[in-house]
Amino acid sequence: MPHHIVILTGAGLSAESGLGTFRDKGGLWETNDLAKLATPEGFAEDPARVHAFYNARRDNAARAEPNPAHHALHHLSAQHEGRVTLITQNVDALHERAGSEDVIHMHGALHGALCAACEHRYPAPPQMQASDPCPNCGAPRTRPDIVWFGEIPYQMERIEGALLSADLFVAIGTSGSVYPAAGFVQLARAVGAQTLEINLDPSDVASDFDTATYGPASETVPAWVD
Ligand SMILES: CC(C)NC(=O)[C@H](Cc1c[nH]c2ccccc12)NC(=O)[C@H](CCCC/N=C(/NCCC(=O)O)S[C@H]1O[C@H](COP(=O)(O)OP(=O)(O)OC[C@H]2O[C@@H](n3cnc4c(N)ncnc43)[C@H](O)[C@@H]2O)[C@@H](O)[C@H]1O)NC(=O)OCc1ccccc1
Repeated sequence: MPHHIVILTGAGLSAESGLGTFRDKGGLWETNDLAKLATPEGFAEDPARVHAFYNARRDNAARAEPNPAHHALHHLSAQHEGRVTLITQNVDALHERAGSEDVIHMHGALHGALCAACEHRYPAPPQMQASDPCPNCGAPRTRPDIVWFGEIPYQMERIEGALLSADLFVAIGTSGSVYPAAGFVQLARAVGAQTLEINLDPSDVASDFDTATYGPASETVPAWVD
């Protein structure tokens, strides 16, 4: 049993909970303009449009339920107290709703709000408006606490520390198309960790992994954990 397992999850893990992925057929970036909705420039240009996009996703995520893959990963962490680091690119709270604690949300979370003026963070109301005053400084410049393209992901030092001490790195339900997340497998390999990809089909970085399991996460992840 590897001493330290580092797991990275992506939108594919929440697909069977009814939350769309980004790049699959009918995915979010197929039907929405990423540059207008997930960049600081898009927010500066039209904050109301961006809030409408994230308000709808916050509403969907609130009504979604964790699936067997989320529960299996919680089970794995509980079985191996302190030896599993769970990093997610997902902004939903389905890992936590399945019982997982201390999940590293490297791209932020829908249930968080951030003041662009004073950097105060607070729980996001279900429906955010561009005119909402910051509860700390009063400035009407609050945004979803989400990492957009061109912005530095959260907790990168902690993530790099975990990757450099990994014995096994597992990527689940991610296309490997966005950096720095897509480069984590290389970092783990560089320190001699075993690497496993669990996905519906081969990702953009499939060749970087030692082994792979393909199929729906709700089946493959419980099978891998057991
Ligand atoms: C488009 C891409 C080329 N661009 C980037 O990577 C950019 C620029 C860049 C940086 N370095 C580079 C190097 C080369 C090229 C470009 C770059 N990166 C950045 O801007 C990042 C910030 C990127 C974050 C953007 N925010 C997101 N999300 C939050 C928003 C929101 O949610 O609205 S990214 C978003 O897309 C990413 C990919 O999505 P996935 O989760 O993988 O989903 P996807 O739909 O793509 O794939 C789903 C997969 O699941 C599978 N699947 C589907 N159903 C199932 C199923 N049922 N079961 C199992 N698997 C399934 C499918 O087969 C598929 O493979 C995720 O990270 C996700 O969070 N910032 C940064 O680099 O800062 C500097 C830096 C770097 C290092 C250290 C310090 C500073």
